[in-house]
Amino acid sequence: MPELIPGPVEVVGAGLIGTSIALACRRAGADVVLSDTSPEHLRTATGLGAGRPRSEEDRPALVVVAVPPDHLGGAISAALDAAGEDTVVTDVGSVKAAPLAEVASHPAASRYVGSHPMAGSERSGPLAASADLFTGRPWAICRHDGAAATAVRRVVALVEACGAVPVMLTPAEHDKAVARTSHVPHLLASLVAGTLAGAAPEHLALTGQGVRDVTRVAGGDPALYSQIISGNSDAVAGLLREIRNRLDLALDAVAAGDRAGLESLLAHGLAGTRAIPGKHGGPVQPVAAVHVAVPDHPGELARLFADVGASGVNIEDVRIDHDPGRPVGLVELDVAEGRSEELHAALEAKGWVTHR
Ligand SMILES: NC(=O)C1=CN([C@@H]2O[C@H](COP(=O)(O)OP(=O)(O)OC[C@H]3O[C@@H](n4cnc5c(N)ncnc54)[C@H](O)[C@@H]3O)[C@@H](O)[C@H]2O)C=CC1
Ligand SMILES: O=C(O)C(=O)Cc1ccc(O)cc1
Repeated sequence: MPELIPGPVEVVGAGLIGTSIALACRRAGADVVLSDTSPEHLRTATGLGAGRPRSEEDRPALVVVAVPPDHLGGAISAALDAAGEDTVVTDVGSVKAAPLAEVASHPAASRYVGSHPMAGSERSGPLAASADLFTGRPWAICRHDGAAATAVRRVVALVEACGAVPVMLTPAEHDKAVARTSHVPHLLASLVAGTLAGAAPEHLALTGQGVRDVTRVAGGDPALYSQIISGNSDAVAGLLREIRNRLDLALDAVAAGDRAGLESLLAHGLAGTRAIPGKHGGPVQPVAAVHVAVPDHPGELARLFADVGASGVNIEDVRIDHDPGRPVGLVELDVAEGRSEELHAALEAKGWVTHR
């Protein structure tokens, strides 16, 4: 563990994020202690090797609060109350201004620095945790004006111990950013997914990868996301108003058969997809898709990946779709644009059926 964390790390809330942080800190060599209002989650996280239950005698150097958003302010205050003079407290909640407002007047607020790892999943609880969850991912650190420099350095050390990349932002900037990159996309994914609930099975039989891509995050826990979105209501409402205006334009364009209007809305969306940073935060690399039919048998995917590896072409991304009528998967491999023909040829030579 980095010297900047001179003692045990306590994780309050041993769910998906808390247990993942605990596992990553254990792997980095830290002594980790855990607390949770759910005895079952505490038992599970301990059983996974994430740490030991916190005892009265423990004096953590760093407390990481990883509880649901509505409970962040109370849990951060309780950690500051219980903390020794040298203890630093951070939280990993998805919104940053609201918990800060709750603890800003605490006498020990200089030892609190909020943070937010930009990694997670649709699943909750310790069984979904992984020590690798944060590897290479951005992790916002949101210092407030009164935060001590030593406290900020200790939170940076936590982020680095978890293999993530620290990104410094004010709490207000952070909340505006995540409204755009996380909270509004989640809400819109849920609205689209809602149109599928109760739809006719013969319509749902035509489900392809596109609708899966657009709706994936809507599989998250509604109780958690309702807390997250209402904790960032100003920034989310502002963006929703912008989208409502575009939705009105889209409705008018569709109803009037206004091709040019529709094309302009779709072009604006295309520009948005190009604004998303590429892998590892770099510019987006142009990719081409190579589609491969893969029999639905054990070991076939491993064989395909081994053949791609032997061809020397790097896989930038991968998606798997299923043929509804046959026991065959359709694997879409994204590779650098200039290498797709080479991969087609290499795979066909090994007997794979590929499509352009
Ligand atoms: N789920 C995700 O993908 C991400 C979530 N976050 C944030 O991390 C925090 C935790 O989220 P998850 O790990 O997904 O939730 P989770 O539901 O998996 O875990 C939350 C844990 O906190 C415990 N808990 C609840 N109230 C408590 C209290 N007062 N004291 C101690 N323990 C308490 C629960 O028993 C549970 O084990 C949330 O604030 C969320 O906004 C941040 C990044 C990603
Ligand atoms: O599942 C995904 O793609 C995510 O983006 C996960 C996520 C969920 C909530 C957060 O506050 C941060 C990250």
